[in-house]
Amino acid sequence: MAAVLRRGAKFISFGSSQLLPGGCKHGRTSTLSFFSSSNRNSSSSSKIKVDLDGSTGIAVVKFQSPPVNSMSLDFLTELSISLEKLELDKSCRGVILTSGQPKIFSAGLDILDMYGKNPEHYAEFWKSVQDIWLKLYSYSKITIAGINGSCPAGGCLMAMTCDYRIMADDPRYRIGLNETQLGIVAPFWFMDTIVNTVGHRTAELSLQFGLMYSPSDALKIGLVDQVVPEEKVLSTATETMTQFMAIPDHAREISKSMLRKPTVDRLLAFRDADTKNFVSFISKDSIQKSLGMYLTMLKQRKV
Ligand SMILES: CC/C=C\CCC/C=C/C(=O)SCCNC(=O)CCNC(=O)[C@H](O)C(C)(C)COP(=O)(O)OP(=O)(O)OC[C@H]1O[C@@H](n2cnc3c(N)ncnc32)[C@H](O)[C@@H]1OP(=O)(O)O
Repeated sequence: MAAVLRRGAKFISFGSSQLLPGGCKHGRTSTLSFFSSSNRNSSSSSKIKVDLDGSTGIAVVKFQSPPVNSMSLDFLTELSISLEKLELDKSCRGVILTSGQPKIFSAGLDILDMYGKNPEHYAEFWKSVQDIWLKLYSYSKITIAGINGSCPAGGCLMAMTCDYRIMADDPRYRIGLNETQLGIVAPFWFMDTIVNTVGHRTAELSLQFGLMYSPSDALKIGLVDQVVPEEKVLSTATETMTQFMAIPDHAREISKSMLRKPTVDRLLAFRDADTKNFVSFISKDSIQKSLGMYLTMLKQRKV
């Protein structure tokens, strides 16, 4: 598989296809609150920063894992803990996921966790990927993705688990499930998630070609719900959150759960088989070779 790069346009290609044009170089308080009792509460682990405004009930969860917020085992573990705490916190009604890194929402799964490791590591990593998807796809609180940068593969999956997606209008940013372009296959629950988001036909084309969409194209197919100037991503997310919050929580929550439960149940039913499948697939020499080449290409594409 030949890796080709056109640095100027930031196109990365594998074989003859475009992979990903990136855009850069890189209120109420509760006794259950895990934050302090003041109205604005912050907590920060090394890769995830949480700001909960007790007066609005809105938490901003910011990814701060330089350079590209790749979803490593550590990142996923810290995110999972933060989400779990917020879900238990009665003063929180909604969560905005966004990035603290310039021009990148998340580069997707950390390829270093899928390359050159042993089967036990792959299994542990994959369970943590499943865990974050299960948690977010069945999250009882309102979730909004403030997509302020490129968002390939696992990054796109994470955004799609949210109830609403707002993307910055920078034409250099891209979003999509590009797995086939890396020579890998998105698992069935990635596929279910995109089908539920954009519909079957669009998902077929999107997945087979590994398409990465500009913000305006993503809006056209319904992969994102709104495109706004970058500086307005967070304020628009907050306004949208207020609209969601006007709906009684229990009715909204039950509706969300009824719509998503069959998809969640499918992964739960096949979780072990899915893990075994991932471990066996990723351990193959041919796949390791492809990932190794892809990593080398990413590293070489420095100015
Ligand atoms: C049976 C099922 C089997 C398998 C299913 C697996 C499903 C997989 C899902 C995934 O999410 S795979 C990951 C897909 N992600 C990508 O393809 C994105 C690759 N990255 C890029 O295109 C770009 O890095 C960018 C996100 C557009 C950012 O560009 P920028 O120019 O800003 O940064 P740069 O390319 O210089 O990267 C900086 C630094 O980060 C490293 N990097 C980038 N992405 C990843 C990643 N996903 N994992 C690990 N590391 C990553 C890159 O190598 C550079 O490292 P360096 O500084 O050491 O050189």
